[in-house]
Amino acid sequence: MSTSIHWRSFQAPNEQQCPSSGNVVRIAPNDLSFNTPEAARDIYYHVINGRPKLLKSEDYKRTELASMATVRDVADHRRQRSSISKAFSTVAAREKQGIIDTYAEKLVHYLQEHGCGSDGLDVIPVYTWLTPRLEAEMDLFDYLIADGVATREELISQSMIFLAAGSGTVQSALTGATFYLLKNPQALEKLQEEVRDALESVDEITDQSTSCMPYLNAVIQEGLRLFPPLPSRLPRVSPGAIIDGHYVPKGAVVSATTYDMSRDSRYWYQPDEFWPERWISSNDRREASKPFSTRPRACIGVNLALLEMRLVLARLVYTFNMESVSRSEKWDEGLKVYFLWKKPPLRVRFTPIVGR
Ligand code: HEM
Repeated sequence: MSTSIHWRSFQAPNEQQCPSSGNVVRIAPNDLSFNTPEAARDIYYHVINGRPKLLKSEDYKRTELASMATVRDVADHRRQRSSISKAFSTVAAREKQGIIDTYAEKLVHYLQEHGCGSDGLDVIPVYTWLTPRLEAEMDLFDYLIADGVATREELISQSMIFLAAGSGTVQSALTGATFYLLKNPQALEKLQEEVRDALESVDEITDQSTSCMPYLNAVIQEGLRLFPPLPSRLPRVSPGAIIDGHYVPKGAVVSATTYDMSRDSRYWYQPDEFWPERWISSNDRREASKPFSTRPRACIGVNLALLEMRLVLARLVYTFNMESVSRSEKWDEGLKVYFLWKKPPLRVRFTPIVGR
């Protein structure tokens, strides 16, 4: 039976509430939740010629903001996405490194002053301070204006969606990675070893140097697997389509929730354990973790998000010894989901390493 997550709680629905047929659970009269990578491909990857397209559901209309993330029409989405895609290429993300460095440095100064007391500090407001600044400084307007087709309203709503889509998600990803590292001191030690052995000084923390750190990248992937920043369902409407071998009639709402697949023992060895090594060498089915979803509506900010995470985590690990304080190891027991995570405080002590 699938463990499709419910709004507002971590409880798996029981068989009576949600009749299941193995890989699919009916979570509302007209709403099916799948939990296989095959279903995720059939639902989200609709770029193969001749396959019917599954559009975003009416749920996306609830927001006032008509933007690239909420638009349902395929041609309109393609037009909006192509006008901004250059701003999110790997090369463009790399150009943002200076901005990320500036704010990461400010973050470190703050933690040096306020993070080393016996109670440490709650990292959530700190990461909440950081991430909107990273997104707000990006010159996305320049790309949209240069393209010349965006209306004034579109410019405003696109900018707001980039801020909203980028900041809360990266904040959650950093919080999740911090929590799992503290809960797993061996993994933290291994990461410290990798980062500190590779670098002579903080100035060497770059896109290039951190891309070549396998354990850092594995920690990020493993954090995103266990704590995907968008854990809820991403609903689509069936046009009358076969999904993982099941015919789903026209009009039914379908989704494949990454949280369910990321915790499924059919795809992962000890799925609830934080084990970054699985991303370096293992028999796990890694395509069962899709924190950024799948083309054509996959996250446009993936390169930028991963760069931000690498630069910030490497700097924290290089500069500080980190310890969990005041029962933070049970932090995940207080989590709730309202589309995004509602997170309890996560207190961490940051002890600066002399000379860094
Ligand atoms: C760890 C960080 C992030 C995660 C896990 C994440 C995850 C996702 C996911 C799962 C989607 C698909 C949503 C859906 O189907 O409704 C998405 C879409 C999107 N994301 Fe992200 N995101 C992250 C960071 C960012 C950043 C940094 C930006 C921009 C600054 C961004 C901008 C967007 C936009 C504009 C879309 C809509 C794309 C489209 O429909 O074509 N995201 N993201």
